[in-house]
Amino acid sequence: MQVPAHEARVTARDLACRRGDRVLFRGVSFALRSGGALQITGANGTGKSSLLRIIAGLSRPFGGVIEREGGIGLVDERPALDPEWPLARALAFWRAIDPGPSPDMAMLGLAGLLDVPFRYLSTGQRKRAAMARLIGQDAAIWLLDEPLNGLDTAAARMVETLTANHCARGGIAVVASHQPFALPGMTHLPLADFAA
Ligand SMILES: Nc1ncnc2c1ncn2[C@@H]1O[C@H](COP(=O)(O)OP(=O)(O)OP(=O)(O)O)[C@@H](O)[C@H]1O
Repeated sequence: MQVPAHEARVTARDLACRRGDRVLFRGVSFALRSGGALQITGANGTGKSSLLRIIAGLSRPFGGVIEREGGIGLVDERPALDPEWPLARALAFWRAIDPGPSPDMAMLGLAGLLDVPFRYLSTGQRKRAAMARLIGQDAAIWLLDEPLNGLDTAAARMVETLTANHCARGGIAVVASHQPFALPGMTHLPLADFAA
C-alpha cells in the first residue's frame, strides 16, 4: 500500500451533501483508523453512493470536511475495464500501472474467462473482475458500492472474506449497501438518520 496500512485513516466531520437543488443529508461524522470498517446503510436515493464519492474525493461536500490518509480503491457500477478487450487484456492494462499483487484469478472464479471480451461477462463476473482490479491497486482504503449486487452466495462470502482480510492487514473498508455485509467489528451508519 502506498501509505503504510497502519497510517490509513478516514475522518468525516459534519458532512452535508447536495445533489441538484436537494440537500440529501447533513451532520455526517465518523472516524476510521487502520483496520476499521463502516457500512453505510439506507434506502434507494438516501445518498450512499454520493457519500462514497465524497469520501473518494470525486465530489465536493456541500458542507463539512473529509480527510484521508491512504490510497483509494473505489468499486462501483463503473469498472474501468475496457468493454471491448478480453478480460486478461483489460486487467493487464491496470497491472502495468498498479503496484499491488497479482490477484488469484482461480479464487475469483475468473480463470476460465480470460479470453472473453469484458462486455460479454455477466453482472457477477464483472463484479469479480472489479475485485481483481481492486486487489491489484493495493489501496489502503476500499470504498465498495453495493459490492454484493449480482453475486451468487459463494462469491458474496468470498468478497466479505477478501474485505475482512484487507482490514486484518490494516486497511480500511467503507461499504455502501442496503444488504447485510458480514464483517467482524464493522460499524454502521444509517444515512436516513441524517436526512436533511
Ligand atoms: N448529478 C446529480 N444531479 C442531481 N441529482 C443527483 C445526481 N446524482 C444523484 N442524484 C440524486 O441524488 C440522490 C441520491 O443518489 P445516490 O446514488 O447517492 O443514492 P443511493 O443511496 O446510493 O441510492 P441506491 O441505493 O439507489 O444506489 C438520488 O435522488 C439521485 O437521483
